[in-house]
Amino acid sequence: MTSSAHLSSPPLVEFRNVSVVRDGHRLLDAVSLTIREGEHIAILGPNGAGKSSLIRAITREYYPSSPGGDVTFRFRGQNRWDAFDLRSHIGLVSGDLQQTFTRSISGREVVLSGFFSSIGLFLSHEVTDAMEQKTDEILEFLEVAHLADRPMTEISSGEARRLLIGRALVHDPGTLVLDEPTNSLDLHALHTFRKTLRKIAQSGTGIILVTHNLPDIIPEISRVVLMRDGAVRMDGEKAEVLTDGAVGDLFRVPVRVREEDGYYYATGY
Ligand SMILES: Nc1ncnc2c1ncn2[C@@H]1O[C@H](COP(=O)(O)OP(=O)(O)OP(=O)(O)O)[C@@H](O)[C@H]1O
Repeated sequence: MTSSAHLSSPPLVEFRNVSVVRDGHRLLDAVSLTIREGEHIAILGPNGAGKSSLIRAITREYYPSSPGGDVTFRFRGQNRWDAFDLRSHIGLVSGDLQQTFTRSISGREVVLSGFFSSIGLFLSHEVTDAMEQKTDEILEFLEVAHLADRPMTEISSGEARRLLIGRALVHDPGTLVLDEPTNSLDLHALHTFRKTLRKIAQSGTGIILVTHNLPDIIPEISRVVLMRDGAVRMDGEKAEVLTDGAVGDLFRVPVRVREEDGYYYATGY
């Protein structure tokens, strides 16, 4: 899709005044947020800010507590969407997902299982030549072909994370959603992960990155949304949002924010 088509098609996500209440807790508080198809955006906030809840609202696991009235809750211009719509437009990678891969599934099966939205393959799954070919292409693109036969239980967190990205890419989603993708990665794994993510962003796939780490925000991401207490506190151009004052207020700690080679770092806390 060309960038002009992106501008004329409805937004990927259009939320206005979306609140989510679960077990008496207000997880999202009148959130208004529009995300265009193919956009690269970071949702930054402290622990408990409501970032994962926002993703769960997008994936329709959570639903607004009082829909209707002045509440807008749309995905690609639709008020209703299902798992099938989601799957073809959004690829999701989260720590929750990684934890479900506890069996000894090979790297290739991890990616292939994306076609069936399953955790590994089962006898009932009919794997076609086209699926095999797509899986080869993805393993190659993500530079993880050497992991194809390695069991998921015997590889590092960073390697597993890249295979899960592969799993999320099988349907060629327009957007990849990553929830805290760098948790538990060491410096080398972080370096490789960033490289992979930049390659995906540059290939035209939109990135919605949820994080509490500033250096996770790859240079391709130009828009940053700050969240705290279930609400959007700031939303704008990265350089205007990632300031000492705004980041300090967000995390309630004095910080100095500096930029280096397109990455942002908070120091002095
Ligand atoms: N099902 C639930 N019922 C009640 N409270 C919940 C539920 N899910 C989350 N919460 C609470 O809602 C708040 C927001 O949680 P959420 O997981 O969305 O935050 P987060 O920004 O993703 O945090 P983190 O960075 O720690 O993962 C937290 O205080 C959490 O304890």
